[in-house]
Amino acid sequence: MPVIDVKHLTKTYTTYKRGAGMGQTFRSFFKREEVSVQAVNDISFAIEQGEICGMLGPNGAGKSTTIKMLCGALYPTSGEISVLGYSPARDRKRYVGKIGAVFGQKSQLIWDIPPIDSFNMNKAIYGISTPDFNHRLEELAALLEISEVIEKPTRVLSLGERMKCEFVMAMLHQPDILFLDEPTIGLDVIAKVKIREFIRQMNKKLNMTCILTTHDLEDVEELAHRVIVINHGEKVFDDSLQRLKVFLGEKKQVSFTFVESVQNTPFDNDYTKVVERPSDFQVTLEVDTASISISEFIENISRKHGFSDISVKELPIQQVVMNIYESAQA
Ligand SMILES: Nc1ncnc2c1ncn2[C@@H]1O[C@H](COP(=O)(O)OP(=O)(O)OP(=O)(O)O)[C@@H](O)[C@H]1O
Repeated sequence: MPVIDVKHLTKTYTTYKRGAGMGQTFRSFFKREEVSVQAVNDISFAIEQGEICGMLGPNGAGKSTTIKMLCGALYPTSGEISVLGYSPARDRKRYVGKIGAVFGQKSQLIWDIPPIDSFNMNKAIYGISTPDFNHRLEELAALLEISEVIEKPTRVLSLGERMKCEFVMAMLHQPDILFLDEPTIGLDVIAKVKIREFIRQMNKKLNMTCILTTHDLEDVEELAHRVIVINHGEKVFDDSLQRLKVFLGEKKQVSFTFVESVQNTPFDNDYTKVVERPSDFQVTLEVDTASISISEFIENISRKHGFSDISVKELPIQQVVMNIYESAQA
């Protein structure tokens, strides 16, 4: 039986247009124009215990709205959600002890006090026994390498340190399900690697189910067994990571900053396409890695042009969504 079962989930937000300027704002006090936003439109899926499911989609696709409904923070407009047999928004009091959540854009730690005090607050809220609390805290802090950090005020922590503490906060009561909304946003490569490793370990050790929304395809590649892609509130893909890779294609985007102007240099050929030229010295190229390895490609370029900076990225998620649409129409 799935631990998460979502059927025909829909969320429509209703807001009111205020208009621009004093006049329209004043008028809006008397006559408000209603605006509806269909954020989630008839989404269904089921997730088994122990799965890590990545949820991808461009900005405004409806990922956070879906996660908020799964956490019980928002009531759906229609449709059904069952998580561990609970209806998240209706059974919120009994349900919250079963789940943990980490939101990359919203802290659960109290800003002016050290994380250890916030952890103790969760100890009281969730009724965690002192031996369990001490043992879990020691283990989690050691895994994330933050034992030194948890006694400093939260406001002085680096983003990476704070995010690691957010994970401890979410894990101390050992939830069955962990909801992660962009947990690696803004983090450097080292912190991302550490946090991904932590999620993998928790998933393995506790058979914990995870739902993860992200813009970072690397998060999904490193963690997810299964991927759901949402666009304009609708589910456009729900399959394994292997199947998603077909749509990712064997392509990468490589951006160079050259030491001399390449304004008139043509880079297009059978396996390279110019994506953009932000300046005379900079160019972003799409490289078909089925035809040439990235290292060979970089070597070829460096033989002709000196460069001072380079970055290699996956295709942006918008491109992946486009590839999914194109294949559906083919
Ligand atoms: N409280 C709200 N009131 C009105 N509209 C909202 C509200 N929250 C979200 N929306 C709208 O719903 C749509 C989906 O937003 P949501 O935050 O779920 O997308 P997302 O996929 O998480 O986007 P992002 O990747 O940019 O965080 C957007 O059009 C957004 O403007």
